Amino acid sequence: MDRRASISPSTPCSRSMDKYEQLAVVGEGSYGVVLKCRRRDTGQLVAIKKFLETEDDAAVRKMALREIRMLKKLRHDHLVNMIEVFRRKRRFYLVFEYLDHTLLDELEASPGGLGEDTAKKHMYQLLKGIDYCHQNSIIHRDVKPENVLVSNTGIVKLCDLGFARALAAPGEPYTEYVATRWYRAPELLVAEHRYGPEVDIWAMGCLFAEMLTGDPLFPGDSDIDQLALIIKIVGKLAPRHQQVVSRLAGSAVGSGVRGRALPGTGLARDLLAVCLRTEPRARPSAATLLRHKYFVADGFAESFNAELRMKLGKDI
Ligand SMILES: Oc1ccc(-c2ccc(-c3cc(Nc4ccc(CNC5CC5)cc4)n[nH]3)cc2)c(O)c1
Repeated sequence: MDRRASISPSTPCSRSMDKYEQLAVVGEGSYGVVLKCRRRDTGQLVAIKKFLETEDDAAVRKMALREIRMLKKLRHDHLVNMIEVFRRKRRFYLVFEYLDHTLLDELEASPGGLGEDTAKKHMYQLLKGIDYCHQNSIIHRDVKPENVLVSNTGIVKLCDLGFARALAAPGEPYTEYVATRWYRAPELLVAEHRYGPEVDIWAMGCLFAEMLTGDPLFPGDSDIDQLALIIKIVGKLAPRHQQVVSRLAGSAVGSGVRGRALPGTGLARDLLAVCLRTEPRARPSAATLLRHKYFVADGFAESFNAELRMKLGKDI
């Protein structure tokens, strides 16, 4: 009988991996690989993150233990939930829910965008997942299409909190990290020591635009190019950020005169614009965005929440 292994390294090695049949590799990172597997006795599909040799590398082991502690705290309908964790042959294995495909798969299959109805439903569910993280003082830090999973019934969940961090204590700077450039907020690009959950709101704005058009909003090929694209499309940076950029790149980055308009119309564009305010303090929280007129008007939130409850099996 497999038991839920505690996260203490002293957990005896179990034979849990034997109960799963490996089907495919669905993701790879610097600390391990994510496998699509089937549970032999029930046929349930799962995703298993297999860490690299944990015992030999103290950094990987520390990272794995921190990730496991965080994942055990987080359970939500719009986060991919961890089912169990076990150790075998000096490695940690994290077993998660399996969903049919990623938002990246959808974008690659729909070059012109997902259509506003799908984009709106995906955005609403993602904001619920991100709001739950932020309410639990967790910043995801790597929101991007590959880290958004979609079930074959249209349920959307955030995954791969491998980069996630607990909110730093007041005054404590964060360690440097490199999330995916195209979704990185201006405060990260200018390496501001203190950043907060607003970096996830920026990334959500980038995702929403990409779901509407099918194209990444800011596909920068360097950090300076990333900043130049942001200034060109959404305008001036916050003065303290602009000073850093002017010092680093002079006039190469542009004056902040708005160029191409944001995609979307009406309330969709308003939601996008507030997520993409260059001043992090001016970006609304996920909780506030969930109450935005775009979702509340014409009863969308009320009817979609009922649909979600039914799909998630919440309606008895
Ligand atoms: O800290 C962590 C570490 C890993 C995860 C994680 C948990 C679950 C998954 C996952 C992936 C998945 N489904 C999936 C299905 C398809 C693909 C790739 N599609 C393209 C066509 C080849 C990628 C993923 N279902 N569940 C992926 C990552 C996590 O959520 C947190």
